[in-house]
Amino acid sequence: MRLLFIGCGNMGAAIAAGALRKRPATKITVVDRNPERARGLLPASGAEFYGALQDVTDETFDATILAIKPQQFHALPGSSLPKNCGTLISIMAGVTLDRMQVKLGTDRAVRTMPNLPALVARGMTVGVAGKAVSEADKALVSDIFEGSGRFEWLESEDQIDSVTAVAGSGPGYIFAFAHYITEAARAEGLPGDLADTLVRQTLLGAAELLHSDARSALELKRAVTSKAGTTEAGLAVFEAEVGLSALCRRGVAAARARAEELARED
Ligand SMILES: NC(=O)C1=CN([C@@H]2O[C@H](COP(=O)(O)OP(=O)(O)OC[C@H]3O[C@@H](n4cnc5c(N)ncnc54)[C@H](OP(=O)(O)O)[C@@H]3O)[C@@H](O)[C@H]2O)C=CC1
Ligand SMILES: O=C(O)[C@@H]1CCC=N1
Repeated sequence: MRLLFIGCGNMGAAIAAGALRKRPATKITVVDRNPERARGLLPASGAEFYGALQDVTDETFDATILAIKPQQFHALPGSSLPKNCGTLISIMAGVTLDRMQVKLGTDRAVRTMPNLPALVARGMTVGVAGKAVSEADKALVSDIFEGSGRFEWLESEDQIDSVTAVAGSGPGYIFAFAHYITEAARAEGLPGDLADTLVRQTLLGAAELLHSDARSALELKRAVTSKAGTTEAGLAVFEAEVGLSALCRRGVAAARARAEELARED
């Protein structure tokens, strides 16, 4: 498989590494404004790095992955893509299939939303296919993203902004939570290194349980929470009026609204 990455920062590099994991014979071509940074993020022997699209000599790819920021999409010259760029795959938040069609002139496009744990092959990606995407194209897209974690197709593009708000941005919420709990541990007087280890290992263990245990998150929460015990006392604060539940709803809704706004920005 031959893949062209336009933009190879945090996410582009993680997805390219995943594609290589799934199909080791994949030929990766990268165009990034900063090819040296891209090379550092994707130390794959055999990958080619360029600073501009016009320097790429190959004209035929099975897929082209747009891994630039949504705001950088406006400046991308639509006519600059190689002649046979294959299936277009966007990972950009808030850029609709319609906008890609208008700018790049093709319905052979897939809009996806991955997340940062793709870096450690624990990503969650969803995709929605444009009108001209074949079953073979879809199989290739699944393969690319399965190399960096799980992949699911969405029935409707309407859902992708909500998916972005939950799974695309989700790791950011978890990292913020980890940071604040670490600060709280330090405020209790625990040494910094120990606070850091306690939080990382607790999140890892909880994530592993969520992953491997058949119980729901709510059931697992109940398993930790002894009647009149310490967890109950802590949760009483987190879940107080306008607590964690309402904050989660408001945070996810704000992220979804921002994705909708990005879709309107031109
Ligand atoms: N980070 C995340 O957790 C997630 C991000 N996404 C989406 O992924 C996309 C990329 O994000 P991320 O990887 O974090 O961003 P990065 O900034 O790390 O990577 C983007 C790269 O593309 C380069 N670039 C910009 N314009 C061009 C161009 N015209 N030609 C070639 N290279 C270009 C940038 O160079 P320069 O820095 O010089 O501008 C940069 O190196 C975004 O659209 C985002 O919405 C989706 C899910 C999760
Ligand atoms: O914050 C963002 O806009 C991107 C999309 C999802 C995660 N990062």
